[in-house]
Amino acid sequence: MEELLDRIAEGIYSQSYVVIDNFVDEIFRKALFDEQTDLLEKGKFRKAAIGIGEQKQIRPEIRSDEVLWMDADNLSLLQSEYWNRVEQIKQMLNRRCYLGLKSYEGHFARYPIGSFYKRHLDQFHQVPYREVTVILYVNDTWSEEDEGALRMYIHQEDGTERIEDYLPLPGRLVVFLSGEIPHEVLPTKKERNSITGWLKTID
Ligand SMILES: O=C(O)CCC(=O)C(=O)O
Ligand SMILES: [Fe+2]
Repeated sequence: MEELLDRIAEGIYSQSYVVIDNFVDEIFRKALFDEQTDLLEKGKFRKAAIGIGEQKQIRPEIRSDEVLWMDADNLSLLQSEYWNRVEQIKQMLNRRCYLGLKSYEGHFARYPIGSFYKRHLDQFHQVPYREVTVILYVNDTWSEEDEGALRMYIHQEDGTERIEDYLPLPGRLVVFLSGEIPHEVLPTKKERNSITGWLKTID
């Protein structure tokens, strides 16, 4: 784990994003996937919105996933184990990158077949406190033909953008600075399951 945490800090420090394969082992990933599937079957997921508060809107032409927010006061055993790991990432980023991260919020996300999330930034005027995005993919399998990649737009020194596509491979973790990396989820051909969250500079 220490070695993985070092790689996360190094990636964030040097290029504002990092992709870590096998961040969780198969047993843990599978347990998260099963829990997510169970919550889905119980009808607990809701269509994801964009914006917050008064500005909150369901805009299926922008994003068409469904989410279930985790409740910090009511975490399952498994969820709190995942939170612990995110807590370790937080501490490492504070120690090595001085980001002043204080808390975490996160949700399970499910992208039904054909769904997507158009290009956006996770940090914007309504949520300036979202500093670091942390995504874990929990599907059992994923292949090229399933599509549904996370596309990140990386700003280059010459003013252009470089595209980086990452498939939601089982156990893969993606971490990036929420205010620096525009990104999108390309349309998926298979149901796509993940846990997405944000490390915040407020409590
Ligand atoms: O699932 C992903 O790869 C990205 C999700 C995302 O961009 C978001 O929920 O803000
Ligand atoms: Fe996002």
